[in-house]
Amino acid sequence: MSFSGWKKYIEVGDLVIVYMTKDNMTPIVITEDGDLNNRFGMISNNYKGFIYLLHPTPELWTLVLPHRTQILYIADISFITTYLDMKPGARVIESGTGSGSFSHSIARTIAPTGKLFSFEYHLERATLAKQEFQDHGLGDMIQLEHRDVCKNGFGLVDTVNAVFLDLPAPWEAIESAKAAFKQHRTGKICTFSPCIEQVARTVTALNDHEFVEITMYECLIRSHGVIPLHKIDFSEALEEAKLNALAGVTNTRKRKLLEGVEEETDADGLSTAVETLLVSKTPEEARGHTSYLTFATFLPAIQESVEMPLVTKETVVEVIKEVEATK
Ligand SMILES: C[S@@+](CC[C@H](N)C(=O)[O-])C[C@H]1O[C@@H](n2cnc3c(N)ncnc32)[C@H](O)[C@@H]1O
Repeated sequence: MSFSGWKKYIEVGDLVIVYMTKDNMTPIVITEDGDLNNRFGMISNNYKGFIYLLHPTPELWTLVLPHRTQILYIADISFITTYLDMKPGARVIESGTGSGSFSHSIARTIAPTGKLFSFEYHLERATLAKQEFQDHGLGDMIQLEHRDVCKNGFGLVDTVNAVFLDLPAPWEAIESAKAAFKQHRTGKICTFSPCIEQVARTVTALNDHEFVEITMYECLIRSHGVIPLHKIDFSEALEEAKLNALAGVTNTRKRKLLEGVEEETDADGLSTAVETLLVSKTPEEARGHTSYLTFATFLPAIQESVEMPLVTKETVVEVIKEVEATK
């Protein structure tokens, strides 16, 4: 079972994601006689409770992978993938590889004919990531190089459609990124930096290298809970508020309780006497800042205009005469 394809049955050697709860998942490789223990003891076929064995996907891998660095999560991953115009067949650069969280998603997006050139200057991380890509069936699609891209560039010319930089000093890699783009096509670049000072230096470098449409975004997650509300019009609400005030309570349910009025409710405990309306509520504040995403577009250089012969009415008449004469 690998990231590059689907199969129906789990076999020995397959990577599966063991799902116990939403917050408790773990990756395992199936062996002939392996055991799986969790906090309830050994998992066996004793019919007491159950777990799911899930096919690995980039989304699940991001949630369970061994962290060797900070990683990209799905909100940023999906945003960057879309804004970099990644699609099947695209050729993409990413650096650094880190824990390979984003790499797995990129590989799926550009499959089956695309190529990801991934660069990592930390030898151990590069070695582990390379092995992981191989084990996950992505070895052919991801070309990982152990290289300092800020010092030595990417070593690629006229090759890629998109570049993603998750580096402490992305501005040092902009010049080499520019050369790596397919020179006759429009390309997209994105840098991922936690500090606004890094953004400022990157923007300067992008400007200096004639990138256009430089735009910065920040991805914040806010969960929306859907809750049912009683639908009442304004005059009714006013009347209810007056009655509640007279009874010295703040809500109608309490007043009806005091008055001994039995309220008919549905399965959700809502009054069936009034219409309900589904509304969205944001119980939490937006989750904290991860990084700023700076995007820019690479434009191909304008081609030198080719000298075209001037076509006049006289030359057209001449050509017609020549064609007539050859008949
Ligand atoms: C935050 S991690 C990348 C995480 C990755 N995007 C993911 O989703 O798993 C940044 C990585 O960049 C690498 N790095 C930093 N400077 C580099 C450079 N000049 N050349 C190549 N890799 C570099 C670091 O070793 C680190 O592994």
